[in-house]
Amino acid sequence: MDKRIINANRIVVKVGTSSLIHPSGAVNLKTFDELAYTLSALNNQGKQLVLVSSGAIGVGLNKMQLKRRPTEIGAQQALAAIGQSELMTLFTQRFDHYLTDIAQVLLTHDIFDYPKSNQFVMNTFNCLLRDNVIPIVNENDTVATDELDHKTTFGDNDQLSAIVASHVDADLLIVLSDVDGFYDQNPNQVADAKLISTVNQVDETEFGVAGGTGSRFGTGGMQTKLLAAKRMLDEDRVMVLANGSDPRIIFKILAGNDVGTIFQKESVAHE
Ligand SMILES: Nc1ncnc2c1ncn2[C@@H]1O[C@H](COP(=O)(O)OP(=O)(O)O)[C@@H](O)[C@H]1O
Ligand SMILES: N[C@@H](CCC(=O)OP(=O)(O)O)C(=O)O
Repeated sequence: MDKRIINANRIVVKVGTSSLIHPSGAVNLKTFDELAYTLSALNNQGKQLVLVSSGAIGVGLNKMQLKRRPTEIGAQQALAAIGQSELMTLFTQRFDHYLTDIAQVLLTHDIFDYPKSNQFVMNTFNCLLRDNVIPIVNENDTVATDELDHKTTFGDNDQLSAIVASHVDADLLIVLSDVDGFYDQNPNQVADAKLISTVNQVDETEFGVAGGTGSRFGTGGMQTKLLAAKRMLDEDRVMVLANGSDPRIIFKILAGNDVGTIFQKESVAHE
């Protein structure tokens, strides 16, 4: 199998709840640590990184010793508020260990639509990236109610990560989840589902085989990951969807190894 050609200096990495929280509800410390190690190592190599991290509600559930996400929006928002600070504490501890500075950036999906807000957010990203600080982005869940209930087509961190990747002009979006990539059928439902290595376009065929979330704590499932991929393809950018159980897989992705699913236009692949 040929190596993929990936020239990426500015990279957005999105990590889902399913990679950060064990099925039992406990925090997956291994993922936190390996993610901090990998991003710190790349930062030291001179790459510019933005991490979009879910997990506020998952961590909040764990902190409050709840097994299930409450149905009431206000209760979910309260859990997100509890979990977000805990989430950042976990990241701060692990990134400190690798001598890397991080910052919390909470956004709403429409923030880039307002010229002034867009300017402020971009100033923040530019200063942080210039100073080798890794921004850790999440949706501002106490404000963005639509996201939690999935009442709108937008409003999840998969698409937020694609929007961030567009605005910071990232060369590559890496989405880490609890599956090895995009399959021709939902691998959690169909035993012989096949992993697709390369996707050049995302249309009805792909959406037709993209199902919902596989874990109790995740939200978007494959539909929102495909919407993110579609946005990247429309802008001639590249997205890789891969398994986040060991975030050091990012090194393999950047080395051009055939891991996960790469979403890349054929014309871009041959540039
Ligand atoms: N065609 C498909 N290929 C891969 N995964 C799929 C597909 N259709 C549905 N899924 C589901 O999407 C899940 C990943 O989404 P999600 O649970 O929201 O994860 P995350 O928390 O990482 O965002 C997988 O566990 C799987 O069950
Ligand atoms: N903003 C929410 C999660 C939203 C979300 O998209 O979750 P996921 O499907 O796990 O990426 C949180 O931090 O819990």
